[in-house]
Amino acid sequence: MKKILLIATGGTIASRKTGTGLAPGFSAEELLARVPEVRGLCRVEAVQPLNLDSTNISPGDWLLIAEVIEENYGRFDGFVICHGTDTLAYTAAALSYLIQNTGKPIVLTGAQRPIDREDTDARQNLLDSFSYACSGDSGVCIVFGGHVIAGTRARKTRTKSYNAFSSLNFPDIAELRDRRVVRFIPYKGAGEPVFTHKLNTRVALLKLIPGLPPEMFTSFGGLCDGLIIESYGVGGIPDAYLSELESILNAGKTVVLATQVPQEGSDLSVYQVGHRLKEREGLLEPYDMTLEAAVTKLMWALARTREPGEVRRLFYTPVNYDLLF
Ligand SMILES: NC(=O)C[C@H](N)C(=O)O
Repeated sequence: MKKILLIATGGTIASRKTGTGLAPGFSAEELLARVPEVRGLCRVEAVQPLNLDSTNISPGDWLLIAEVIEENYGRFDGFVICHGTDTLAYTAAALSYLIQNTGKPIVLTGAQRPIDREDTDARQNLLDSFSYACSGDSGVCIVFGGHVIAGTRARKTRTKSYNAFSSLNFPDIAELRDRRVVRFIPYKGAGEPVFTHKLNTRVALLKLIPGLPPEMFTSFGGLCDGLIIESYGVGGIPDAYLSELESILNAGKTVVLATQVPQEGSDLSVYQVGHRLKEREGLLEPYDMTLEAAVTKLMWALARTREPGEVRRLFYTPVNYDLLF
């Protein structure tokens, strides 16, 4: 039997009703007690490094989860992480960069309703996650609502429904049908895992709106080492911010010119508003990467280097299916 480690971090799945709304309350052992079928699938141990609503999860917590996996990597065949859904896509993307080349499944899951509710999706998601974790090699992924989504491709697209997550610009890796895994994307294989222990958190995401005052653009850019701009369509910068953008780049910061459109990604070469920036040192575009992946990949890359050529190389090296362009 495979040996799987359950890492509980909080979220709705582990929440109880309080007088002031839902808050994490169930322990990892209490979660497992509500899905006794798991013990028929694998040998399982549980740890609980955190117990947070995922609104409160931060990059330090991603590093902590990665550390728990690194410490236990040799002793287990796979990992199931219970996590709130609100920032689950960020955690899955971050873990994809922090733990690369893993052949052991690192599965993130959660629920839209607490595990003690009769109408909960938590039990099904947990059972699916353990079934997937026992089914063979895999990288970091999300198992939710029967879908298996690459850790770099997920977006929470529904706030209430059980099928809360979508895979953006990439097919689901697999599906679970009656706990049977139907794989669509064969796993590429892996060697020795590579763990990273640092992230540069001076990364920010600025969503453009028509008429945003240029000084807001400048002050935002001035505060970070890496600025991701959610622009429009296939990407471009309004004329009104060109000199502000130059100052930000001249200060040695990395700028990623992304798009607010969720599907199909950026292509700066199409319009003059983007083309004029395409070859500018320090300026990158995410192509078909998700914003969650672009944010966490930039944190990972800028923690390793600030040299523009090397940041570019790291950012454009595909990891866990994040980039196809
Ligand atoms: N469904 C959920 O898990 C939402 C919750 N607020 C969380 O992200 O922790």
